[in-house]
Amino acid sequence: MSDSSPIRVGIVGARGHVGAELIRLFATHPRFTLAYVGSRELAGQRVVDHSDAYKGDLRYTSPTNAELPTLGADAVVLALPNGKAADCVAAFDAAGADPVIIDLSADYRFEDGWYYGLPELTRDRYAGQRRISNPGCYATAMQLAVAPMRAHLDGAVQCFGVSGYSGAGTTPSDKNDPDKLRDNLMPYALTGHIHEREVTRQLGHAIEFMPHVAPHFRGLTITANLHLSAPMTRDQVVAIYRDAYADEPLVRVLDEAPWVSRIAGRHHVEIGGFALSDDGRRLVVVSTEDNLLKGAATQALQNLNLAFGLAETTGIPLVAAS
Ligand SMILES: NC(=O)C1=CN([C@@H]2O[C@H](COP(=O)(O)OP(=O)(O)OC[C@H]3O[C@@H](n4cnc5c(N)ncnc54)[C@H](OP(=O)(O)O)[C@@H]3O)[C@@H](O)[C@H]2O)C=CC1
Ligand SMILES: CC(=O)N[C@@H](CCC(=O)OP(=O)(O)O)C(=O)O
Repeated sequence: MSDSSPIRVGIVGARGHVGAELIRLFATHPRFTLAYVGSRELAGQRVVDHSDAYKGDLRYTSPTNAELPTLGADAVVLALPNGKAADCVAAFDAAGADPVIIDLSADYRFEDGWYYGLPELTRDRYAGQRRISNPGCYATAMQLAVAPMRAHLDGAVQCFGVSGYSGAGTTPSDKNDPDKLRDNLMPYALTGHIHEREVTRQLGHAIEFMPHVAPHFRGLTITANLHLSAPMTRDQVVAIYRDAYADEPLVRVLDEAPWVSRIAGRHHVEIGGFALSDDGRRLVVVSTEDNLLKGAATQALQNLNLAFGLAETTGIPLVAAS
């Protein structure tokens, strides 16, 4: 493949909130080009009628799993609900096809054979794997908020999470019903959320996670409560975060606590606040991200860029820090 040849990508689950963001990113990417976009509900319809970013002639199709390997994509992004990826993966295995597969769901995040792609924390472990599991949206914000302090923790970290309702996907439920969310904050899965296990496993440190969903559409906030093994000053803490993320274009360390209203539509994570108790033994850190972007589609693109030897932020529109 020459340096400028197109890399063909297929999206399975392209009608969803994440699928729509993936189409937008691939539409303007210098190397990736859409080979197919799969949706049962939109099959036959033109992508241009659903995406203001896409300019070509492609229409949504609804291939069976068995047909997927015959469509000839170099990479396949699975943006399906949880529990649906395995049948697609099995179809590629059965056909002896080995495209790069990125799964956005929770299905392979605990599989040792798959690379867990949270680039800022795991890219050193990338060694050409062709099966990549994309982290959960809350799990991304929690890990980036806690990881720099891993060596200084004493006991479990508590994370209070609030997500916009796009996090709950398009299948109707209380968690994406604007009427039930109006003037409301809806707690759910207060113990044992899958992202609690995901972060605990990845950080090798206990995390206690309490998620909520709110009336806004996109963007999530994590407020993390960290007990420290020895007293620290705020300056020490801020220096640790600034040092950890100094070379990371998709992580911005702020002095103040970030607001979710400022992160919607942006591709990076913001981390700030850094409030210390009077005894210097308890630290509260706040992180925000757009759940559909750094929490899903943008991170998938970072992982795809890495897998194809491109600069990790290729095709990711970064806005300068204000
Ligand atoms: N939303 C978010 O903030 C985040 C989501 N994720 C994960 O990304 C994945 C996609 O999320 P999201 O876009 O929000 O989900 P949506 O519910 O918005 O979209 C799901 C997609 O899958 C297709 N689909 C639904 N049911 C089935 C089925 N039974 N078989 C085959 N296709 C099906 C739908 O298209 P059609 O019915 O037309 O075929 C649609 O394109 C999920 O696994 C989610 O957990 C990860 C991080 C953040
Ligand atoms: C508000 C809301 O419902 N959010 C989803 C998380 C979205 C996400 O990252 O989901 P996966 O781990 O399934 O990929 C949830 O809590 O299940």
